[in-house]
Amino acid sequence: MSNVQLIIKMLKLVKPLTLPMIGAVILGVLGFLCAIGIPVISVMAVLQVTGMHSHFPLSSLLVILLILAILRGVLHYGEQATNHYIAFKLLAIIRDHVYTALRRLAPAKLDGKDKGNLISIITNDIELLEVFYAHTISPVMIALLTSLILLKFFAHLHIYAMIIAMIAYLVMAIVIPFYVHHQGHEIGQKNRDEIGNMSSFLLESYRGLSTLLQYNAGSSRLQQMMHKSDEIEDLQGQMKKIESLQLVSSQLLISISSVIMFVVMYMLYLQNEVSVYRVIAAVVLMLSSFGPVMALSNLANNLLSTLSSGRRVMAILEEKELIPEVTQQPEIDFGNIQLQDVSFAYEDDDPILQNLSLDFYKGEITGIIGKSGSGKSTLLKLLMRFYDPHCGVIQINERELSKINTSSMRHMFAYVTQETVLFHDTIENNIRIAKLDASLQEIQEACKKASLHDWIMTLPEGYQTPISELGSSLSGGEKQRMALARAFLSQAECILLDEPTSNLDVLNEGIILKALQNEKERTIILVSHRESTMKIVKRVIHMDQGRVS
Ligand SMILES: Nc1ncnc2c1ncn2[C@@H]1O[C@H](COP(=O)(O)OP(=O)(O)OP(=O)(O)O)[C@@H](O)[C@H]1O
Repeated sequence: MSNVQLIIKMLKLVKPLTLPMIGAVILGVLGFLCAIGIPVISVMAVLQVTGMHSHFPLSSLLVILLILAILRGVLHYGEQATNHYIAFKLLAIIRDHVYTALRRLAPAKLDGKDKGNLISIITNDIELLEVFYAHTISPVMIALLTSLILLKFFAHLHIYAMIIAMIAYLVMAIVIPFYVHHQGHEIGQKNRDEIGNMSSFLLESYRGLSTLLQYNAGSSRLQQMMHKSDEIEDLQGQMKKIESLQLVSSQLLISISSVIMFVVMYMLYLQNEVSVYRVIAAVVLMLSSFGPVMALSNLANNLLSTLSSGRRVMAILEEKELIPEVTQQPEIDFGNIQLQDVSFAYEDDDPILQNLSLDFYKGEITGIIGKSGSGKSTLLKLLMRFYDPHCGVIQINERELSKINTSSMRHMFAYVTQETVLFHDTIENNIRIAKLDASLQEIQEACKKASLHDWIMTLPEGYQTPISELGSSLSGGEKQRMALARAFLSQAECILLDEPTSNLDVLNEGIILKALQNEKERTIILVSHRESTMKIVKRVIHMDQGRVS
């Protein structure tokens, strides 16, 4: 995506806030005109005192000066307040868009994604867009309008004055920023990427703290972190150098153009083409009128990081989901599941499932066994429609999965994966996720089936016991039983269980298997390596290298 395309896309987001944006621009233009008017009127007052210029009485000039000063403050405040109102409203809108996009992309497109980088986009990058919305759009408009008005003034003084001012403004507003952008574009992008990588690295280090300590790998990890930090420092140093270069060239431009303005106007004065008043007015106006275009020029530095952030945010917003949401299809009842000649591979990898044809019957418990990596979990993900098969079809009750409404599918299945995700909340609320309107009694029933209730009752706060982030305060077996309690509580007609008893002792496993056997109304598909778990299944499917053996 080119920068121009990116800016157009970012501008489109402002549409709902067009009116406040116009207000901010008007306030900004008037504010700058007041600011430029102050030195011009001051010089007129000085000329008045020295008797060189006597168009207006001194007292009137002083009153105008006072009014301009007050107005300048009020208008600047109004512009800033409006711009920030727009920016923060927009950030809320963009966050909403990003969360919607992430929901749309999950789980398939987020599976292999760098989580630290995603967090960096949601937090830092969106925050940085404030610069674009509060300090970029209206300054550009303000600079354009104010410069046009000023050029009209210069033209009134002399056409040459206008030409000099116009060239100076163009250099300040276009040539310098363009040069800065050209120099710093790649560095800005690299800086943002490196910061994203650093977030991932920190997150990963934090999660793997015990492993790092156990293998005494802390110091080498620290070395890597220092190395990354040095790289970021180096990039930021380069960005600062470019920023300084821009500052120096802007100041130089103001001085040189003012000198040129003086020389040209003085020569015109010598030829009796302009009065001394016009010479002074042109130079003062030239010196004091760079504010708006300079604000524009300064943007170039921030714009580098802002556009890099904008690009990363837009990439998420525009990423196409792997499985589009299905809506507005006629509803169907759950029934037998049928796979016909199904083949599947993750991206361009080797095929994981090959020409798989099999049936899962409604109300039956089917077991799947096979070597590690033979594609058992992948088959469950295909049944959940996290991915679509590359060839063949999967049907429920003779309807293709791709023609079943996504929300109905989510209600049909409960999927207990090998990893249980728990939230920073109470035990009760963590289980309630499976059925939001469940009564406490229903939750307790589910926990009894998952052999969890007795353990919960031993805790001082019982079902109200808080669980720390990611369930780190629970054992592997306790987490696994929490996941099973969710599945029991859910009203799903089909439960997919991926190694549901791998962390359980014989006693707990026995209680859970019995509870599963009693779920007569439900279809259960059970993946396990354990012989004991397979005792309850009616039919076993053996998988070997993506095929039924
Ligand atoms: N998101 C993914 N992207 C790419 N490859 C993947 C992904 N998930 C799994 N795989 C690969 O697909 C193959 C099958 O994995 P799968 O998890 O389905 O096997 P499994 O039979 O369930 O194994 P296990 O018994 O160890 O859980 C493995 O080689 C695995 O590395």
